[in-house]
Amino acid sequence: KTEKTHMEKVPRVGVAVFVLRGKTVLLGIRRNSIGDSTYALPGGHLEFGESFEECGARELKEETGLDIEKIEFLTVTNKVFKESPKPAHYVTIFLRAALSDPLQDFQNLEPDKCLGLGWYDWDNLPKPLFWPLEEMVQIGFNPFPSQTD
Ligand SMILES: CC(C)CCOP(=O)(O)OP(=O)(O)O
Ligand SMILES: [Mg+2]
Ligand SMILES: [Mg+2]
Ligand SMILES: [Mg+2]
Repeated sequence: KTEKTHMEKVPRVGVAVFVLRGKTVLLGIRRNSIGDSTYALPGGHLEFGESFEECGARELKEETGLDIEKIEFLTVTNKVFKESPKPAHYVTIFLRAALSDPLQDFQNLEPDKCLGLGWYDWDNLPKPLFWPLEEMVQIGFNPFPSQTD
């Protein structure tokens, strides 16, 4: 009886961070990983024992050097993305972060994973967007604080 060995496919948890400046949002062009050459929010995989907020702050610091003073939960999605080279199942936590210094500039600290960062008008986003962000845009998600926030 031949043992059927197969890669165990498990859902993974990603944390994506909205950093807003006026009506613009910070996006980077992903490279060499899932979603290659697409525009994505900074963020990454939840590591063992981390809170959502700790992960968001860590990934933002690692990838952009930005320091944040406040980070809050916005929403979560759970989706199997079939279109990626191999199907990926991600629970994605979306957070919103306020910069300690609103004028602090980002640095692209992981040029091997990100072609470049930039501020993009939410009402005129570049394409193609990384699939978790694309899905949020398609359902009309609004990441900006409402007056009551
Ligand atoms: C796919 C995504 C929702 C979660 C993983 O993000 P990522 O590839 O940016 O991960 P890292 O920043 O941790 O390398
Ligand atoms: Mg990262
Ligand atoms: Mg990342
Ligand atoms: Mg990571």
